[in-house]
Amino acid sequence: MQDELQDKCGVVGIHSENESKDVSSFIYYCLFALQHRGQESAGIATYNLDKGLNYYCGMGLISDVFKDYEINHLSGNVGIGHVRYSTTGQSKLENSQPFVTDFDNGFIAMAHNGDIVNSRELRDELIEEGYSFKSNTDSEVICYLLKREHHDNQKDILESIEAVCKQLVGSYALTILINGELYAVRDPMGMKPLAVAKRKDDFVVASETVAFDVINAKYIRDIEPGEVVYFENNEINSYMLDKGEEPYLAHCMFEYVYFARPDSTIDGVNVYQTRLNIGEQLHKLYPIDADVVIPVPDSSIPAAIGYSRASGIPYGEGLIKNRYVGRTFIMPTQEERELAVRLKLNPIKEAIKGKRIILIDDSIVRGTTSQQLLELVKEAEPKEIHFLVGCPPVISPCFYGVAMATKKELIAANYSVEEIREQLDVDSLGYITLEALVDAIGMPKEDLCLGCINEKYPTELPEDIEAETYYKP
Ligand SMILES: O=P(O)(O)OC[C@H]1O[C@H](OP(=O)(O)OP(=O)(O)O)[C@H](O)[C@@H]1O
Ligand SMILES: NC(=O)CC[C@H](N)C(=O)O
Ligand code: SF4
Ligand SMILES: [Mg+2]
Repeated sequence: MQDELQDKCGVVGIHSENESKDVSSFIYYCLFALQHRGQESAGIATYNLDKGLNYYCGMGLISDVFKDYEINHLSGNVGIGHVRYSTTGQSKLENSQPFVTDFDNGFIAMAHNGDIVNSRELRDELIEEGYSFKSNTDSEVICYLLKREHHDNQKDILESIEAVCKQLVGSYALTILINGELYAVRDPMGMKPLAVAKRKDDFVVASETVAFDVINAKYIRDIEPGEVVYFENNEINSYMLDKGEEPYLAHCMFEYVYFARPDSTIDGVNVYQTRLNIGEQLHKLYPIDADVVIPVPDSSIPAAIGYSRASGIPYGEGLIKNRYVGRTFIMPTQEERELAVRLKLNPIKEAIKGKRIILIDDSIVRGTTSQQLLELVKEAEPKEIHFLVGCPPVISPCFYGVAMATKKELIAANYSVEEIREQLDVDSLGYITLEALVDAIGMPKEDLCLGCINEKYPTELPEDIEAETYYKP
């Protein structure tokens, strides 16, 4: 197990009623649209009546892993896909997904977005019972739990899924392929997004609605928290998991702040609109007199537009992003993240020199981006820098889990806002408040997970996860 937990992958599943159709290229395009959710490895598994399981996985971007040859060899009318950003288990081929193993005289393939916080104890239990693990991911644990319920405890697939979900603590959006049948499962708190769409004879399940747009599939609905969806007779079939006595929701606020693409809509809330609202809220909180509002591209562009519209201060591009560099936040090592910021962002000196700028970023997590970035911006000699942030101070790790690292590494867990302002050496620094963020998202506060900003986590956390992995002051 690695020291840090990280997370957020993209999952896809396609079921075509047309048995002679191959869905692999459609899965590929959907994964392409979800590349922002994971850049470390990618994989696709499909099922074909004659050939059974077809499967291919590799390290890197979807375009590096799959060429025509691989796609053409993945035949079948049902399949799943995954782009990975490692959370539990290192970034290596053995841990890439979909995870595949034998099941019920056939196979099971699973793509998982999320983090199972009690996976270590479940894994130990399974090892004691004789299961041997190929990877060290939490996703493999889910596969073997399903096997145990189905084989050993003689439950049917839906009952097995239900029994497994009862044992899982954490977050999971799953697409599962079992001997040619596609199941999609969303955890009972709805932490991770998952939605379903239709395209001609095909049902499509994906982490974000942008994946539907790219193949021209029509969004039908979000999969409900605690729902299993499967496809028979050209229909969406639904099975609601027993959620216990007091079900509650915990949609991850960070999807809206940073993670999801702005052109996605999650649980009825459009991400772009939320980010515009964040900009507007920042203006309410910090009505600064300045010459230009500049975003840190890409994810804070809508917030900067929102601030500019609310204030009347012109929006301007002051930083150019090299589009061939991926997301720095989700790169696996600190060294890579630091180098990548300079490689990725470059100031337009003429747009900044002598100006009073409001610089907006969606979040400060470790502080890597802001520290490197402000050095760059200062080289362009602005008159004043006012730095505004669209996420409240991140003071505690995510266990569900966005790769927020340990408490030691979270800048706001260790320094006050004034100390961070001094370190960044800016004229002012303002974070959005929790209340203003909740307003911007527009959902009831009780329906959101805000754990990393208020330390109120929606689940119990096993003792060892905190003691071993996370620093507690
Ligand atoms: O404080 P840090 O640990 O550096 O993390 C915060 C930064 O990481 C993200 O950007 P990223 O470069 O990942 O992606 P983006 O291009 O989509 O904004 C986010 O938008 C912040 O800029
Ligand atoms: N980012 C994710 O959701 C990753 C899923 C899983 N926990 C893994 O590490 O492979
Ligand atoms: S702790 Fe933060 S990043 Fe993690 S699921 Fe909750 S809101 Fe999202
Ligand atoms: Mg950024």
